[in-house]
Amino acid sequence: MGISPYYILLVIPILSAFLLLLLSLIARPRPSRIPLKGRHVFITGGSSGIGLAIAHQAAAEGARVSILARNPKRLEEAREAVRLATGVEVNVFSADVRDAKAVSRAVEEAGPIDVLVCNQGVFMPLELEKQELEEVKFMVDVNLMGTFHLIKAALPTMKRRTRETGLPASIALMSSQAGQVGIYGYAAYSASKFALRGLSEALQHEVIADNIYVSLIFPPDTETPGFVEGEQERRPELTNVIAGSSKGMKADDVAKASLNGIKSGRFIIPCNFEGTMIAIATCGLSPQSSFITAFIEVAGASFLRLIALFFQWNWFCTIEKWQKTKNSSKLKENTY
Ligand SMILES: NC(=O)C1=CN([C@@H]2O[C@H](COP(=O)(O)OP(=O)(O)OC[C@H]3O[C@@H](n4cnc5c(N)ncnc54)[C@H](OP(=O)(O)O)[C@@H]3O)[C@@H](O)[C@H]2O)C=CC1
Ligand SMILES: CCCCCCCCCCCCCCCC(=O)[C@@H](N)CO
Repeated sequence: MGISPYYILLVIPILSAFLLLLLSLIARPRPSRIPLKGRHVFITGGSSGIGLAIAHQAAAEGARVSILARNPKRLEEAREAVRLATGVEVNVFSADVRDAKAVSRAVEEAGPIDVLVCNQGVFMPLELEKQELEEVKFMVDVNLMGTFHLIKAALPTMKRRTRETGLPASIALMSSQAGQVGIYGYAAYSASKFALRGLSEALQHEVIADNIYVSLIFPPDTETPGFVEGEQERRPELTNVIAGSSKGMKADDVAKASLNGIKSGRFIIPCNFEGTMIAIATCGLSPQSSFITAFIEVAGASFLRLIALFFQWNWFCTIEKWQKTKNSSKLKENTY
């Protein structure tokens, strides 16, 4: 007497149900809701692009908003723009995140923070061999050290505030898809953004007992002043081609995905479809509060590894072709 082969069809749903149940018990940190209304949201790089879009949306949701950047004129323009759109008066702070003292002065003046968004960032794509060490250091100083300065300055009062209010708080760091996968032209930038992941994972362990949730945001190419006016022209052609594997976004949409993720206390926040795929392929040992996403990671990781290998195959072929045409044009130059 054999078992009917139809029983096999039951095995998959039963195992899935067990796995879902198990993951719902073990997923950590536990899911949370982080309200924005009436709370203090402090956004660095809030005078332009993604940061400004986050400032607009946080203000529209009834938050008290502070923004920090270097250029006072752009800060004033941002304040005016948010006032016109939402009626909310944003507090502005002019400081360079590389200056730890200036950062802690601004944070102190701004008052206790509920949601800290470390979004400031600089990007100067170039092959490492051609890139001056000054530029490498500049990116690491602004993107990584600046973030350390901000967290160190804000954390003590953030902790006190969560104790007093009983409400969860958030520290969100703006990484990039170039902080999940290293690609041509981004050696220094990627290093500065990958580093934020180590920082966030360790920090989440350290602050969970204080009811603080850490979020790490991974946008693709985004239409912002920094990208359109600064980066696009100087980017090596190969960087353009490879980064084109992930569809570009508008700053408003990145801001919306970021705030939604922050409000649900998500650790990893992807922004577009490709971003969601990359997040599953690179989930590693990161915290995961959503048991459904954890389920998708467990079920999808090996398949996405395969897809990722196809992407790498395609990128290496593109690089190889590119080098060949470059070499043959050099050869021609030499013969004539
Ligand atoms: N645009 C894109 O394609 C993507 C961007 N990102 C990341 O998103 C973040 C925002 O990028 P985006 O909106 O494009 O950038 P923008 O260049 O448009 O804006 C950058 C903001 O950061 C501020 N800033 C830069 N350097 C410093 C500093 N040393 N101290 C204080 N503030 C500083 C700028 O103001 P000021 O110059 O006046 O100081 C400005 O407000 C960055 O971290 C970037 O790496 C991630 C993925 C894609
Ligand atoms: C498993 C499936 C994989 C799917 C696709 C992988 C695509 C990777 C593309 C990487 C794009 C990097 C953009 C950097 C944006 C940025 O930070 C700059 N604009 C500077 O601001």
